[in-house]
Amino acid sequence: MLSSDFANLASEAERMLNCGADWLHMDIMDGHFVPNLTIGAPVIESLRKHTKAYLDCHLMVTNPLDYVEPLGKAGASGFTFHVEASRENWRELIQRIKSKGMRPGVALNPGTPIEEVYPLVEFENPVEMVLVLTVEPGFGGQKFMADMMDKVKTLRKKYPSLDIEVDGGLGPSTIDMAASAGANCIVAGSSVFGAPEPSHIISLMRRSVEECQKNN
Ligand SMILES: O=C(CO)[C@H](O)[C@H](O)COP(=O)(O)O
Repeated sequence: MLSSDFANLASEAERMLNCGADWLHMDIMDGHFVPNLTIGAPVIESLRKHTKAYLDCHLMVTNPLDYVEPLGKAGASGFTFHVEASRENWRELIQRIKSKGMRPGVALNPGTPIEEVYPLVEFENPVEMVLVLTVEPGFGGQKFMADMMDKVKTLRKKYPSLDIEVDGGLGPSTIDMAASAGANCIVAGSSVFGAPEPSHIISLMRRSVEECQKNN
């Protein structure tokens, strides 16, 4: 939704769901962890009044723990925090996210080694999704970093049933790389919002993921 018209968020959300999107990906940026400032719990709460859709919240914030309670109350569905922002408290974070009825995920920046997320996936109370950033976080419309696909391949090999989300620069020219590496949750902003027929882009990307899943 980062590429949507924020002044018309509810209708933009409805438009994307009507075009075939499964989830609404909500980029929460604090202007500190990343050099951009977007939305927070009040906007999630407002949007929740207009949709029952899965709100996949990606927290690009320095103190994710501070957001658990407000986002849980606001009606967030998924809560994906950054491994770089939770080195001291990820166990508590996961527990608190689940206690508020949200699904925990962990994200990692392009420069962070994939090994850093293994303990969170293998923990007795694990995260349920890993988000591999394929751009530097902060802004939509950047170029897909194909070299991040090694991380996706490694994760898919190690955890066959894990949800692996890719985020940044996904569209018709990059989806096959992500899908064949093993990604099954695709975040796409500018390629979808910038298309004359967003539904075509969404179904093309869905087909690519389904084909790769069938062949593996
Ligand atoms: O998390 C993000 C940036 O931090 C965005 O979700 C991501 O970049 C998607 O936008 P686009 O598809 O335009 O690259």
